[in-house]
Amino acid sequence: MKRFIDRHPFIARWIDRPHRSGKVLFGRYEIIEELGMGSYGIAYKGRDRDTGRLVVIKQARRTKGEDGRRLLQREADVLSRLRHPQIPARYDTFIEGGQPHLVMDYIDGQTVEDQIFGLGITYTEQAAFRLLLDVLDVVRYIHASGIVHRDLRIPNIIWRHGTVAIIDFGLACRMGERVDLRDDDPLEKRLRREPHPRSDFYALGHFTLFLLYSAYEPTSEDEKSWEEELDLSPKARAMLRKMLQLDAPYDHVDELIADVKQLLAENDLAQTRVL
Ligand SMILES: Nc1ncnc2c1ncn2[C@@H]1O[C@H](COP(=O)(O)OP(=O)(O)OP(=O)(O)O)[C@@H](O)[C@H]1O
Repeated sequence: MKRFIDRHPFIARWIDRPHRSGKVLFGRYEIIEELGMGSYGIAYKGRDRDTGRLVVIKQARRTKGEDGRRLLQREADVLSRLRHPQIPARYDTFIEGGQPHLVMDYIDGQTVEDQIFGLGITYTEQAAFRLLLDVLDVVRYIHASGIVHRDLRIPNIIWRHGTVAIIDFGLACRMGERVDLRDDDPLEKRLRREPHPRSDFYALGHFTLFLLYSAYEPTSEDEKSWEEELDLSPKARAMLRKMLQLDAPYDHVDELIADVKQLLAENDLAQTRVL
């Protein structure tokens, strides 16, 4: 059953006591605005007064107790193992008001979620798989560092100056790490949280379906599967089925990258034939 404060967000917010704009934390980090309250942390856009840099400051939520502090620490640990221009760099951690805070690079851009739902941008099959390839390039680095992200969703992929960046490493873990998953957890949760690259491919299968559905115009009210509704090439359908583990899944990011490249080349060729 949900805890009392989880059922009463106003009370939770009062206990969490988010910082106000203009407050300076740790004698250095000025809060500009709150970006959002996540499941375990509150994220703010801020400015590092020492360097002038824009940063994101994440504060563990008081209402989440030890879990909030543990997850913030986990995100800090994962970020410190990763150094990549398309992943926020970890700058600092500190305690303020008894709560741990994490400071990282502010990725100034637009999430894919904002693009689709806010700006109404649509993706053809080719555009969707091109974006997937860009994301996989960063995922390859994450996996090579022994990390699985486990939360690759449209709000966590940001477009910045024509390249993508991946944020929100709060659920990331080391490959093969013992994780808090039980056999009686729902299948969807087990597929998304497995400490294996497969779980990232599974999430990216859903990510790609989101992109493809952005251009979908329903023709009837009947409930159909994505395979019936979307007009996809046989290769795209076969790849999505492997990502979603409906068929034998991909085991390594390079296998998936090779397939995406082949699909893009085939589609380009088919397009030139038509012209
Ligand atoms: N490094 C970053 N650069 C720019 N914006 C960020 C960054 N990290 C987080 N954000 C933004 O801050 C907001 C809150 O993010 P956060 O990851 O704390 O929680 P969430 O994704 O909303 O929820 P949850 O933690 O439950 O997944 C989101 O709008 C996200 O886009």
